[in-house]
Order: sequence, then C-alpha cells, then structure tokens
Amino acid sequence: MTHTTLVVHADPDLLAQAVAARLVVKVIDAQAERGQASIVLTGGRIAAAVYRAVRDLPARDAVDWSRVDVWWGDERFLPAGHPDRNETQARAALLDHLPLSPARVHPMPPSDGPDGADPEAAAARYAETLATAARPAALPHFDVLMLGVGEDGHVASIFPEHPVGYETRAVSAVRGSPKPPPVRTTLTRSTINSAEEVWLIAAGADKSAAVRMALAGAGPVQLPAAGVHGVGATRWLLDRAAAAEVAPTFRSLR
Ligand SMILES: O=C(O)[C@H](O)[C@@H](O)[C@H](O)[C@H](O)COP(=O)(O)O
Repeated sequence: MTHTTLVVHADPDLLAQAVAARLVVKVIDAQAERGQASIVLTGGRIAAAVYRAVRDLPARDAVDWSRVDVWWGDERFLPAGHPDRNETQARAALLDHLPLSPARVHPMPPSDGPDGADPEAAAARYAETLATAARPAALPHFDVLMLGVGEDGHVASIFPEHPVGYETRAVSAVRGSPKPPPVRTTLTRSTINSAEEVWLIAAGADKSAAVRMALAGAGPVQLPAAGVHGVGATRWLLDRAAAAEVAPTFRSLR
C-alpha cells in the first residue's frame, strides 16, 4: 500500500531547495542500501529550479554520482541539443556539473537520432533501453521519479483525455500535446507507477485546482496527476500557492 505524504513550502525557491535536499538524501540512502541509485527526471520550470538547487547544494558531494542512473520521464521530441529538450535543460542546470558515468545517463532519443523523425520508433527504442538495463526484470528499479504538474493536471507528457492515458506499453509517443511542442515521448502510467517513490512537485496558484482535484481522487485519464503513485511512497511537494485549495484533511497527511 503506497504511503502518501504532502509537504507545503513557503514559496517556489524554498520548495526547490527542499526537494533538492530530499533528492540528495534519497540518493545517498539508496546507494547505502543498494550500492547504486536511479532517478527519473522531468521537464518544466520547477524541475529546472530543483536541478539548479541540487547543483548548488554542498551536500551533493556526499553522493557517488558515478553510480547514479539518470532516466527521463518524458521528452519533447526535438533535435539533439535543442534548448527546449528536457535533456538539454537538465544537462545545463545540473548534469554537466556532476561526475556522472556517461553510460548511466539515458536520455530519450531526439528527433534527429537513428530513428529519424519517428516518435513511435523513438519510444520503442527507449522501451528497449529500459528493458536492457533492467534484465532480468522488466523495468529498472527507479528510486525516485520526479514529476511536474500542469495546470490541466498533466504529468510527464500524459495529458488529460489523451489516448496516451490508455497506453499499456512502457513508453509512448505523444502527438497533439496541448503544451508545446506537440510531439513528445513519455513513460506511461504503469511505468511511472513502478517507481519506488513518485514525487509530484508543483508551484504557483495556477496549479491549485489540479492539485485539489488530483488529491480528491479524479480519474486518471481525466486528470493524469491523480493516477500516479510510487510503490513505496507518493509525495506531493508543493508551495503554498499550489496547495491553496487542498482540503484540510489532506494537509494532515504531513
Ligand atoms: O516536458 C514537460 O513540459 C514536462 O515534463 C511537463 O510534464 C512539466 O513537468 C509540467 O508541465 C510542469 O511544468 P512547470 O513546472 O513548468 O509548470
């Protein structure tokens, strides 16, 4: 039974700093237990703020970054190095500043990769990368999978009422994304829900309605943020504005 927690921080800066500290501790703990750690990154503004906060956190040096696997929960399907790719943003904000093992960094394929501009082939290739790394398991062990939350309640590139909400393969192409760019690749709900911990990170008043509805138990296709949870823990990490509409009973989850 997954354990759900909710923590509210005063503002987006403190939220990003607290999530960064939490991430570093989680990676240290995973390495102490398993000798390695695996994290799943996402895109968006709050994620970028978290990455910068990890970069600037002195305790990041307590991690053996050469034994951390880095995966992505979703990607904008654009050429390698494009400034709007989640990979490009994560590398600039954090990854380029860490002594990672290049072979343990697993970006989703770009639109100018070996599959050309075929997002279905790119999604299938990423599914194969996951399966190869996981063997003999079906999926790698993800210690932490981070998600931003859209105003409409999307997470990763799983948008409300979009066919990707029904997808059962591990990784899916997404066409017609309401958030630009229109073509993306994403882990699907069942893959996300295989993670040990899923963290939903949101800042700002424009997220408050989606957060309220997700915690009130909306349907997963209608509101994707309502359908994701970690095997061990699901953590809602919010700033005060994003938490403004959360019912008092949920606040006691803290
Ligand atoms: O590629 C993306 O755009 C995302 O992965 C997306 O799911 C993002 O995390 C949310 O839209 C929240 O983004 P913000 O933090 O910028 O609101």
